[in-house]
Amino acid sequence: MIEATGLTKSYGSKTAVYNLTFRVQPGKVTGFLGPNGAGKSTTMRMILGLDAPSAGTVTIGGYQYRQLPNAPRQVGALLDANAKHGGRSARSHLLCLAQLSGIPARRVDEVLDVVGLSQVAAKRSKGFSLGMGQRLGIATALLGDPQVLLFDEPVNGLDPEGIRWVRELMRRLASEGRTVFVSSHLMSEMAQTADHLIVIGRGQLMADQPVNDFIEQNSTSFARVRTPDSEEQQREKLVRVLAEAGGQVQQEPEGTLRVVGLELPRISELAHQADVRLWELSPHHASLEEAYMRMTQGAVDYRSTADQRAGLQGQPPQVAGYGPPQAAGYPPPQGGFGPPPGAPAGPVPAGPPVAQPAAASPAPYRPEDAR
Ligand SMILES: Nc1ncnc2c1ncn2[C@@H]1O[C@H](COP(=O)(O)OP(=O)(O)OP(=O)(O)O)[C@@H](O)[C@H]1O
Repeated sequence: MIEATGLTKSYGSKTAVYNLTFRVQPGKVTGFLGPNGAGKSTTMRMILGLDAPSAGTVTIGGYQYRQLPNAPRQVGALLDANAKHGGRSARSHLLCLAQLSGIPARRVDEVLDVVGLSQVAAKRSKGFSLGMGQRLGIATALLGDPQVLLFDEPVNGLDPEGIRWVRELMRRLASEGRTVFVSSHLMSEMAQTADHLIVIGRGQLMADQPVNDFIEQNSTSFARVRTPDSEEQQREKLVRVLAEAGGQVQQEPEGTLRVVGLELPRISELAHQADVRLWELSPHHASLEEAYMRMTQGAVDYRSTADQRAGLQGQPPQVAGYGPPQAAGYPPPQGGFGPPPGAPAGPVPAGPPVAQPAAASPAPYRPEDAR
């Protein structure tokens, strides 16, 4: 089990991670989600002893990483698939790491097999595609047959077949009773892979709950309503009527209305009473990705803006009675949070616990490449 308590990391005046407390349980895939810059990699680096916390602690099986006896056999990690010695073959790369950690050489061929790189094991890794590099990184993490595994964005650059393979591998590792902690910024991917989710935004905890609970709490239903395109007054009349009846109405960019809080038959009845003709009245579910975006929208560091001159407007106009539904219980953090005044920045120890392999070519990986 991984256990973080009050985990905080500052780089000068920048607080990357603030007061994180969570547990990652064995036997489950735990998804670690957050927008770009949320602090996922920083947290993983602290778990692996690569960065020292400014405050708080994080342990694996009760030990800080650097105190773990024979750490490479207990913890495996894929942090950066680009850190590699490209002149070495996949097999020599893994053999070097195995020798450093006292892992028998036969384990190298086992993991090459698991990740589907046996046929290219003698090739220099600098000729590998992005996907092959990711597979080599995963092989590195598996080398010590560890009980605890951390993967930072493991599906980066993988094609759909590769993504499915990673998903199945994660699930299998968890079913063997291992602790599997996987970061991603894609909700849709995590919804299919993880049992449990830890969501952070701007370094702060926003959700820590089973995936099913997240889905249940965040899958809101809504109705899509369309009135004849040329009859704007009719649409405005309907918006008023629906809002008066307690509906939350949002005008969508394509001219349809998105209505929350009123059943379809009620909307139909209200439209009929107001003498408004409908072209469309259909039921919909907000996707999990939308719920996640809503939850983290106040915690996004890097946001594109609309080009006003090109007429590219970001947000649809809001109309009467509308308020976007909030994700239950997890309001996004406000800007300007910070650590306790005077919190010291800790020293940063050098040297990774497990050397990371890498990828080179941006060409997409195909399974045939490995044959
Ligand atoms: N060594 C560092 N020095 C200064 N700031 C840093 C350092 N490492 C990370 N940061 C900052 O801390 C914040 C969190 O970064 P981190 O890489 O942990 O986020 P992330 O969630 O992994 O993002 P991404 O999904 O883009 O990889 C970012 O604002 C980043 O710029």
